[in-house]
Amino acid sequence: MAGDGQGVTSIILRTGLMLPRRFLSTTTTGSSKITAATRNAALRTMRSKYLLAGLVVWTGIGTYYLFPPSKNPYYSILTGISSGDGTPATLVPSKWSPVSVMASEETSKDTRLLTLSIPRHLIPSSSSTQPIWSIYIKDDDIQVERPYTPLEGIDKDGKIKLWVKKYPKGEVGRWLHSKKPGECIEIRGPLQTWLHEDHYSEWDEIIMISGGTGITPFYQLLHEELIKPKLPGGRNPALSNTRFTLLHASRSAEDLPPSALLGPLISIAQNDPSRLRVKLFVDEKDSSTDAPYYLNVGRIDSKAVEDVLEIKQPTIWDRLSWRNFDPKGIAGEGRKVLFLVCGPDPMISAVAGPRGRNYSQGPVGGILGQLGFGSEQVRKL
Ligand SMILES: Cc1cc2nc3c(=O)[nH]c(=O)nc-3n(C[C@H](O)[C@H](O)[C@H](O)COP(=O)(O)OP(=O)(O)OC[C@H]3O[C@@H](n4cnc5c(N)ncnc54)[C@H](O)[C@@H]3O)c2cc1C
Repeated sequence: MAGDGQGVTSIILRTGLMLPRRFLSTTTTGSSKITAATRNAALRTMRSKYLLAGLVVWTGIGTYYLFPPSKNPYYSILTGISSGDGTPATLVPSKWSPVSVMASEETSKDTRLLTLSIPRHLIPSSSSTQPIWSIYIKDDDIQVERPYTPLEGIDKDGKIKLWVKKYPKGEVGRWLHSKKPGECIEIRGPLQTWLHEDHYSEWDEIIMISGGTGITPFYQLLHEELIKPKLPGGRNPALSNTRFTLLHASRSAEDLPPSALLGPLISIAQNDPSRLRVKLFVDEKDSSTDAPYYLNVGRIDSKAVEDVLEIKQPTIWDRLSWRNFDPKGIAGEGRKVLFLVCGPDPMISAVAGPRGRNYSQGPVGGILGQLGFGSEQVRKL
């Protein structure tokens, strides 16, 4: 018995299980004695503790397999990553995230409207997608990336729309045009194209001059400010009173942005010219197509800019009595005017002077330079 008792005691010591003091009796001889009753009670307790420990271990293993970290709704909140493989919790500029192509619609011989779908858990916060922002898309075949502009931001379901042009020898544009619905591509972002310190509400007038797919950043801004508030469930009307003017040029009527983009802009311009003016230019008018009446034929020149600035041309009388003549138009009425220019490099050079080294702004030249506008009022996107 004593041996048994010692055996139990040694098991208790080896396993580290602690028995309550009442299970250990002491005798008058001073040596430890364990009665049959107390030994049975100790064994029962030990068995139930083993059972409990086993239950805890198996529950843990079961939980891991049923709810792995990537499926645990709190995992990304706790760790900042969405799964055990280190995928970021939301879309971030520093990592590539997989998205799927939902639709690809031809809008002209070298442009397409693409719809991408971002998994819901990757949708970034609205504070990181203030206009104007872009994403990088990676051509997986040759590992080259290019920036593109989500036209309407990201909707609540994670949809992104892009208007993408392919160039005959261009890389990423051609690759994107070849992508079919259901295929997967990789993107990273959001990246700020136009910095927040220039927030548009601080300007009375913003005049946007674009060529080709250079309209995409301006469409994003106009969508956020003028179109989105009017959509069902849209936020309250715009906080700013900024008036926007869009001067857009395409090579021909066929190359103009699709009606999905131009339609809403023209409708707002017609209904509320105090918020938006739109002027479209084509190099030449194709007589075979039904070109809209508001199309101007020719390049965006200094006359076109002077017109929207409402700069007065001096009359003969003004010239004779030049002291009375104030040519400055809206810019001379104490209104803050900002120019944003986006398009092919030759167009940026003609309108605002060439960019500087390494995509820096460079000094303002071209039409805007001749009209006397400086770098504080001109941004080349
Ligand atoms: C912030 C930002 C947002 C943008 N958003 C959009 C957008 O929404 N939609 C859009 O369509 N574009 C957008 N762009 C432009 C886009 O990023 C790409 O620059 C454009 O699509 C061309 O890339 P690519 O790889 O197709 O062509 P690239 O390979 O870069 O080629 C560009 C030009 O070089 C010519 N070229 C290429 N290889 C040769 C060669 N071997 N010999 C001679 N010529 C050659 C091409 O013909 C073409 O004219 C954006 C750019 C920026 C900076």
